[in-house]
Amino acid sequence: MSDDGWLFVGPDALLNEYEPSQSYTLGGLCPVKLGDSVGPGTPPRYRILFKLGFGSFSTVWLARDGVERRNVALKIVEAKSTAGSQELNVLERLRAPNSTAGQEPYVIQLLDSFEHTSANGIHQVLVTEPVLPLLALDSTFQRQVTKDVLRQLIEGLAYIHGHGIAHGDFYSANFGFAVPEIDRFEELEFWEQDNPRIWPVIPFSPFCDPHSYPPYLCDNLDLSEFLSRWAPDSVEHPLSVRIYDFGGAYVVDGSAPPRPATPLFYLAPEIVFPQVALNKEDPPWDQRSDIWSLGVTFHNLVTGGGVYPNIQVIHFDDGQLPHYMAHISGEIPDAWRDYIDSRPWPSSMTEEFWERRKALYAQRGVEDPAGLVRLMRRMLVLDPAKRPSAQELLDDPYFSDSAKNVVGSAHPPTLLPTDIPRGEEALSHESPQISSLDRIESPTTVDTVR
Ligand SMILES: Nc1ncnc2c1ncn2[C@@H]1O[C@H](COP(=O)(O)OP(=O)(O)OP(=O)(O)O)[C@@H](O)[C@H]1O
Repeated sequence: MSDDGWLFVGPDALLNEYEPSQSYTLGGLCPVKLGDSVGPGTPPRYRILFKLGFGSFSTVWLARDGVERRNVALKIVEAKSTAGSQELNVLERLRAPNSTAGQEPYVIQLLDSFEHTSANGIHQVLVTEPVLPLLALDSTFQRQVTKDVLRQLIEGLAYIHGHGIAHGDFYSANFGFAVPEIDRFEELEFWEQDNPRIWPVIPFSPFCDPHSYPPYLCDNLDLSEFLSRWAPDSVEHPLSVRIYDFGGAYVVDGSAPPRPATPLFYLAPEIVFPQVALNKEDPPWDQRSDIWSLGVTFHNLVTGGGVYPNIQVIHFDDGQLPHYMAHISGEIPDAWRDYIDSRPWPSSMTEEFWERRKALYAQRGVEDPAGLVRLMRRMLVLDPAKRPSAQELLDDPYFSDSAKNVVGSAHPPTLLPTDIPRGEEALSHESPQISSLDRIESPTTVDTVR
């Protein structure tokens, strides 16, 4: 059982596996039930079938579009984040007219949007295609994480940047794959094939508005499991990447960027250094910061761990991160020198570090480990002005034969990122505090080659 102070949820529901029930309050999440219809028209166009997930600002639902007769994802944003959200504006800019197979932008596509009023306020609803989140991959899908998938991620990022947008939360939890097979299932077939698990919500306090919270919370539909079971052929075609969650993105037009949403270990040095060394809360960042995050993410995708060496995550001191960054990039800018020298740091050689990384990639069965190391080192450069653009990265020799698997066929799928943070860990969306570190990487996922 769980007690959020105001509301009782349970029994047996596990904390962190569903959205916090105290978020169902004025200004908070939109209370919905399975089977509710929302959207324009009479009856309203979208009927809610299952929960797909939740984030810091929203719940996401699988819904049946009664007009187009297809299945869609509805991201229902909490009321207090609706007015200031740039996500709709960003997704509208990223709409690709008539994309066809082979010319896909690898970015989730907005199908519709509307506002929905609940007892908690006005909620923005973003209608997109449903995707299979990368972190939900089961071993069947994991086999297909290829060099081509890494290239698609860069292509997607080049598309985003080419539209004047910086993503700001570019890491494994925000990548998925297209699942066109989901449209094969009619509403009743979903219900017949998987039973949603629900947990009753009961108010403790007489001050709770009974219209503010739903009668129950739901488990997420495990799309990976569902498709492996009911549409096993969906693993037979090559995966097509979809980058999503543009809640932290902004149009780079000279206006002040929002506070970056990226978890600390994926944040770029131009954000981390001012924050930890100069106490500047909101340093500027842009597309080039996404390139650093991409470099860190590549390591995470092929190993499941974090790029920084020997980090004791539990007791990690944020102030030490510039040292790690200087270590892996092999440079200490003049502006950093006093700060780096002011703290003890058991430095070791950058070249040695990358040799060990190369050995780790080879151990994990990565194809062309030296090529991957060269590619990552181009991204993990401290000075953002010296980082290549996503477009330039596409010409890297690593991708000259991008149809091949990153992970060689001699190695079974268990060598793929089985220990990428999942569930609530992966959803952590806090400002970069030590608490978010704890959730992003368990100590066991860090550096396994010394
Ligand atoms: N189109 C989609 N198809 C399937 N699942 C989705 C889709 N969009 C989001 N999800 C699921 O819902 C979760 C929350 O979505 P999203 O990350 O966009 O929300 P958020 O409120 O901006 O949260 P945060 O920024 O904290 O991650 C995702 O981690 C994913 O599991």
